[in-house]
Amino acid sequence: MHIIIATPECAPVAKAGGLGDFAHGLSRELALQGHRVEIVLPRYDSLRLDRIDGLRKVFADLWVPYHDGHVRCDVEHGEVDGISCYFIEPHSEQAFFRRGRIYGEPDDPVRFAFYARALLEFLFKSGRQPDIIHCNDWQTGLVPVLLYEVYARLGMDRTRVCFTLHNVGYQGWTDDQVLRVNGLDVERLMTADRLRDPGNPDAVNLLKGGIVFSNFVTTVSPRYAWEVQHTEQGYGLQSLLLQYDDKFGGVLNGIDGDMWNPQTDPLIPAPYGPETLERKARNRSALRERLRLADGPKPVVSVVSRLDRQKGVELIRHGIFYALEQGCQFVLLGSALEPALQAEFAQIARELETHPDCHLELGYDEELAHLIYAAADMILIPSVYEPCGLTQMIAMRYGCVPVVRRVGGLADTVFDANYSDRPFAERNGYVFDDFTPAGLESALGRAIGLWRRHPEYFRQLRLNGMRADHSWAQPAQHYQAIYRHIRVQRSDGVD
Ligand SMILES: Nc1ncnc2c1ncn2[C@@H]1O[C@H](COP(=O)(O)OP(=O)(O)O[C@H]2O[C@H](CO)[C@@H](O)[C@H](O)[C@H]2O)[C@@H](O)[C@H]1O
Repeated sequence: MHIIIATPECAPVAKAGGLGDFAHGLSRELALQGHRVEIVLPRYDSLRLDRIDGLRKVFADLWVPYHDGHVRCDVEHGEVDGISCYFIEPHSEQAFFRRGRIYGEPDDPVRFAFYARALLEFLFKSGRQPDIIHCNDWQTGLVPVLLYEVYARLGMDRTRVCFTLHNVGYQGWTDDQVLRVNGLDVERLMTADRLRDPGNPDAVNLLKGGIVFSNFVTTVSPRYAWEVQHTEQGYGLQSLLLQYDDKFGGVLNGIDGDMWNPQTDPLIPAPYGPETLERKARNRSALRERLRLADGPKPVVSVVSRLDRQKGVELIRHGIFYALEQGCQFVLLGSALEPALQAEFAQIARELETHPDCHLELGYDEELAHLIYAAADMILIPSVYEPCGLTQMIAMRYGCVPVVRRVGGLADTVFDANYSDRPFAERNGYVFDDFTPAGLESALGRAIGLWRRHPEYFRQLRLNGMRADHSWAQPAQHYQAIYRHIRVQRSDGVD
């Protein structure tokens, strides 16, 4: 099959969080399983050019219809870990993708709506008629709308769209001007059954457009699929998602086994595996040295996260002080978009600056993230909601035990050491329910207690996590089944 991945992120060249890992991991696995896969991204000025092979301009003067005229774009091509990637660069006054960062600009909906339009114009003008466009999150919400409303009539009528929701908390709300400037019929589309936001009749909801116009919609874990249909985690889209139940389902994400492999990871000083777990201690020493933490027999509790309300920042804050009180070390690597959260954590970092057992690193740092997974004994993930969550899966691969709140994909992947009904070999962490300090302490306290009093049992939990299969092989099969289900059959029978 010919599959286009439409995504605002792809690790490691343009990554703000888990969506970057998803696009990279799924694309690589689909290509390995024999498909023609192409990723199309905006050409951000913040792209990590050092991770792209053979970058060159392949399409000059792509004139993309916009407002009453056109925006001239260039398209570059390069390979990222062997995956074929196209990067679209508009030359316009707004400098849509020359902002020094991927997200967080006041005109984000306008920037990404243009990306959707430019992507389709590129496919059309370059003569591509893929079997599937796999879209991701609100940034690509206009892709299926434009395909159906504009490009199908121009002949792109055999392409089908699979749309994955990575976070229903962000829906791309904006005004109807965004439809007009991208050549769409406002009267026709601003209706309750199409793109009008259910909560605000004046707003366009780009994510809703993606859901309504796609042939199939997935989200990134079965538990989150249920939550967005039946709880306030649907952020106003519950009834829409129930209405489209027959084209909706959850597919648990994988993680890339090459990028996240403690046995071969070039970013950690002492690679190790289940048979050489004792070498983890060398990574712990390296982390302590790098962050100027004291040496000694204390467990390292960690957080690697975007600092966002979704991630349970109040409980992360509580976790820092609780872990220190319990005689642990605490390391946080956190990136915040919201200025208030950035300021709040910067303040805590200042308070604890000279503490020998604590370090808060604010910002995004790929290499430090790898070292933390390799060094830490526990990772804390007290999310308010979590569509899938990759950090618990990565941590487990590195023998770091997750302590998580039982929501979304965390509930589907972490099984409590004491209370799970699974066989012992499948228990791999600690789980709590209540979004309260007491809830968090009930799980983190048990984890610390086990580390201290029953190290052999704690080691077994680490091994259980390391041996679990979280590869992309199965999820990619699942997506292929969805693609086959929605695609237009070819008369020559070639898959
Ligand atoms: N400060 C920092 N520095 C370096 N690396 C950092 C970092 N903060 C986070 N990361 C890395 O970014 C990734 C984050 O994964 P998450 O599952 O937490 O994704 P996120 O919530 O962004 O994405 C959404 O999409 C993903 C993919 O579908 C879902 O798993 C998730 O639930 C949903 O919220 C991990 O690879 C982590 O190591």
